[in-house]
Amino acid sequence: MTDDDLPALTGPVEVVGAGLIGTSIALVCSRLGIEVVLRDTSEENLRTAHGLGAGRAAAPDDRPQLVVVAVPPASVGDAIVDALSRTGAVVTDVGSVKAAPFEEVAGRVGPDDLARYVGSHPMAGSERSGPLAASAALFDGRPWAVTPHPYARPDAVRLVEALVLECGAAPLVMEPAEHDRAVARISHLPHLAAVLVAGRLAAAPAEHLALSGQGVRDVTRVAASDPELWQQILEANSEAVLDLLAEVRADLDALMSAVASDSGPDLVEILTRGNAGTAAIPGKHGGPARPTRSVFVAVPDHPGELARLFGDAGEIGINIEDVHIDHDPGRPVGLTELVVERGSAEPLLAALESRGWTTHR
Ligand SMILES: NC(=O)C1=CN([C@@H]2O[C@H](COP(=O)(O)OP(=O)(O)OC[C@H]3O[C@@H](n4cnc5c(N)ncnc54)[C@H](O)[C@@H]3O)[C@@H](O)[C@H]2O)C=CC1
Ligand SMILES: O=C(O)C(=O)Cc1ccc(O)cc1
Repeated sequence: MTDDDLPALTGPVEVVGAGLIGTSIALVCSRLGIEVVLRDTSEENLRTAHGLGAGRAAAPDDRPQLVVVAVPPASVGDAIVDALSRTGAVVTDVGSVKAAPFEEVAGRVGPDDLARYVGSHPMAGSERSGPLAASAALFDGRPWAVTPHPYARPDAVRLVEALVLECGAAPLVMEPAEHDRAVARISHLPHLAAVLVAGRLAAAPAEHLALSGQGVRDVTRVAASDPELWQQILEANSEAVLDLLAEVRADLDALMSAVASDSGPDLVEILTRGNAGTAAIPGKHGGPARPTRSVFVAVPDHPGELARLFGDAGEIGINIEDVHIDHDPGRPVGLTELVVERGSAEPLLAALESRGWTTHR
């Protein structure tokens, strides 16, 4: 299908739940000139989202073209049913699990209303919650699952795809149950692994934690997320998550045996499977993963220094794929990791050094 076949998203768009995801979608639509109306049980979040330019509070006589339900998972079913009965709009939700809300809605509304509902799920977010964490750039280049059920109206599916494209994301159409098995593996299990590792840090001695580098931060970032949100996500997808946890339990037993018996080949096999897993993750924009290398540069902790580094990389003609900054606890310097295509690393290092930057090889 080409973009030309998609119905135009003309609005108004109603966003129910003006938190991280809802406000981010509202910001995108508002900036495109689409009228956005907001609903939230929290007056404060509504005010904050309005203050950020995300839209105005909904009024009883609003007639939205599309309702986006972005409330916590346990409230998603109720909010979809409410939106279908209040409006004649196409209704989507952005909840992290898709089969349970569909089944709930299918059991509570008639066929004409059900046909207007199409679930979806942006694979973008953050460990932070609430409208202040929102960004119109959140979905740029990210996958966004669209999960039509067999009774969904094709024009409703296309309108949800149009929203995804307007948000700068890539729509991936899949069945709700397949989606739930996929996110158990690529989102819910990684989240739990991060939580288990981070849980070992909470009571660790300060002198151990002082050695923390980028590795432990990479592995544990998402463990800072809202526990209530994740309790609801995991409960809604418990079957698929439990299947994977059982596999991981067996892996953990094998790992412990390999470590305990000093069995080098067994340990190498387990570690090599990890290499294969990271290589299997698609690259940016869904393409194949391209080999990258990290270039480390010491950046003085002064205003404008990062901009100067990025400017120099741009002048050298090298695209930065990713960036991390680690702060030197003893000095006013940030160790900046620039992730670039593998072949660009040496030319970048040489050119930065010739411009006076201190690099770490
Ligand atoms: N946090 C993330 O990174 C991602 C979250 N999601 C899904 O998006 C949904 C929203 O998550 P976040 O934006 O992170 O949460 P959030 O906590 O930032 O926002 C939720 C908002 O919904 C409001 N709310 C709660 N119950 C409501 C109700 N019954 N009616 C109206 N408003 C209500 C809250 O006051 C809050 O403003 C969840 O279903 C989550 O599974 C999807 C992708 C990523
Ligand atoms: O912060 C991150 O990297 C995330 O992966 C956030 C996230 C949380 C929940 C989702 O359903 C989807 C994405």
